[in-house]
Amino acid sequence: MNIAKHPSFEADWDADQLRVIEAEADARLVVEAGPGTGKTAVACARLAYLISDEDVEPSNTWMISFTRTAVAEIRARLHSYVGDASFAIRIATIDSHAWSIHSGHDANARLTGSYEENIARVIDLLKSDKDVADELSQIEHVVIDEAQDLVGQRADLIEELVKRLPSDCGVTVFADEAQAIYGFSDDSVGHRKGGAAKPGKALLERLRAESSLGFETLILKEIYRTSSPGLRKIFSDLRKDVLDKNRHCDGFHAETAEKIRKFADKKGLKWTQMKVADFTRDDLLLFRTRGEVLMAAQFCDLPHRLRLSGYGATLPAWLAICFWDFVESYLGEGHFLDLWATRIENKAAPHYGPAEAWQHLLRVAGRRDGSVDMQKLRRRLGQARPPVELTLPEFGLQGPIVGTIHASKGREASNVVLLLPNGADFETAEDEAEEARVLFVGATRARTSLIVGEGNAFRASTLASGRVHRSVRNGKSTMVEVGRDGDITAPGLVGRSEFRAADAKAGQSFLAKAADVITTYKLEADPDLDWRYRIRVGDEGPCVGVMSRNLTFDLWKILENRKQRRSHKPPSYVNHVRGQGSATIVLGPDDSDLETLNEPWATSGFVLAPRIAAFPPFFFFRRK
Ligand SMILES: Nc1ncnc2c1ncn2[C@@H]1O[C@H](COP(=O)(O)OP(=O)(O)OP(=O)(O)O)[C@@H](O)[C@H]1O
Repeated sequence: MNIAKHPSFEADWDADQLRVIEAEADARLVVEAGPGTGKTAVACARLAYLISDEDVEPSNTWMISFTRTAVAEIRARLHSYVGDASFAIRIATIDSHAWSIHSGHDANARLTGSYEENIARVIDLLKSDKDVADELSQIEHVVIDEAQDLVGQRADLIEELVKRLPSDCGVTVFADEAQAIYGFSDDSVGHRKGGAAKPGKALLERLRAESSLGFETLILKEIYRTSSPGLRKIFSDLRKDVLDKNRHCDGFHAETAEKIRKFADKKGLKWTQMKVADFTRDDLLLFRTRGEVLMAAQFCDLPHRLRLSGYGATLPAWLAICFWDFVESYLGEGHFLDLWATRIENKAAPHYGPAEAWQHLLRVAGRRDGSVDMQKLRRRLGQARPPVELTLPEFGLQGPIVGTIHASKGREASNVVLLLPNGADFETAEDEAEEARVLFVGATRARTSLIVGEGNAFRASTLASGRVHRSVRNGKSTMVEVGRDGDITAPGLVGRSEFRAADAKAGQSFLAKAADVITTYKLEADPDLDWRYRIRVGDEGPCVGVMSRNLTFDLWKILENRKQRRSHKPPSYVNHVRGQGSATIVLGPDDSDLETLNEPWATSGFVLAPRIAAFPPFFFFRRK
């Protein structure tokens, strides 16, 4: 097959791209290129070429990317290139690759250690474990996307991996150093992750320095993302400035912001004057911090999607709507199609139909006889990282995407509205240069137009749990993030301590009806449940769940930080908690929470949950 002519490859690859795609299977390449030059597209085509033309076994190839959403997109693209062979390619984030090495070769592997401990253990296994060495000896090709972000322990891990690969195993690494934004989190501007020290040598530097690893550097020059003249100036001229260390002095961040304003299609917009209703599903509204995204989403009552770390892939509602009362061990196709026809069709239907849904189920938990093993399905879907083909890439319903620059790395949209942070203090020129690169990443997501607005200067705080909060109205109320991972769990939805079976059923029926619409909930503290908050539909409607203790714990933490733990209390009710449809929570057959649930959920393991990501005001009140 000639890759350049293959009908399912959407692009006419240029000569630089083809040099990468069709390089020898054992080549070790670092491909450096700016935004929109096709790095991710070429990364996928490279694997497709190796599989189709060089007889590389799909299961012996690894694709390492940075985020779960990028992984989902890459899988979809590879599927369009090589069909079902794409399911055999090991496409995952670095952390999931690390975890599969850890759990596959260490009998004592548990997810309990700190992140650092787990990675350190994987590095040890790479160095000394014979079984791991056997596994690595099978690998024929590794592709790494977004490699500019690999520093610290992740870089140690990849460096060790590359050193342990067989000498005839090819490696293709894609990177743009102008987009390196590893050090800062999206909590606040100029804030180094967890106060982290300097990141040390980045992976790229290490690969270049170690000549025995045999890497050659190739470059992609042509920009494909956009033909807009202003945007192309940002993609190329601004990139040169961002890469030029001599320019990284005091004021470089402001200078970068000014250049982006100059070349944008429109500027001067204030986000407080914007209505999300003015935008369509092709639009991406980008903010620098999580707090700003939560504020924008809280005040938007139209459907939108959220792109924010911590609100990743959810399982679609159709799973629980079909299987909440399914207690058999195996599911046949006919039965599934009946369930779909009676329960889904026009309600909570995903973008695919029943035939494709069935194929997904078979792929995840199919049996030889053509049925689906429900225990296996639950085990796979109940994992912290369920299979991407059954998860939803965005959190929310439809409409524009509201997100942080960090969570939008590697992605593109027709129209981007970039809300620039207005000023920040930086400790070092290096910190300032990194913040400038964050702006550069944000400005280069646009295909057609870039509108630049001014972000809000407000300060939000982040608790140790990651929950964002912000004092408003001169401290009279506090906006607190609600809906984080762990806020809503299966016992809080259908648990016996929380609900009688009939009430749980009423709540679940409501969530099935509201699976694809926006619902505004009210939280009500329940003294019989240790003041955990019940999630109610208005004043009269059913109770659809109870928030976990995590929220109440964090509310007390906020009071403690303000030295008000003795004088104040969390409120007894909270309004304006918006839910964007429903999602499914799955419990694996061995999950200890099952025994706390009402039937039939205790047996089925499929539960509906409101998809909440809100930033409502909490009025802490003074104790009498
Ligand atoms: N040869 C080509 N012809 C036409 N379109 C192309 C070609 N190569 C890439 N593209 C398209 O250009 C866009 C940008 O590609 P891609 O997202 O892979 O760039 P990237 O280098 O990974 O960008 P970033 O660094 O910003 O993540 C995509 O829509 C892709 O399909």
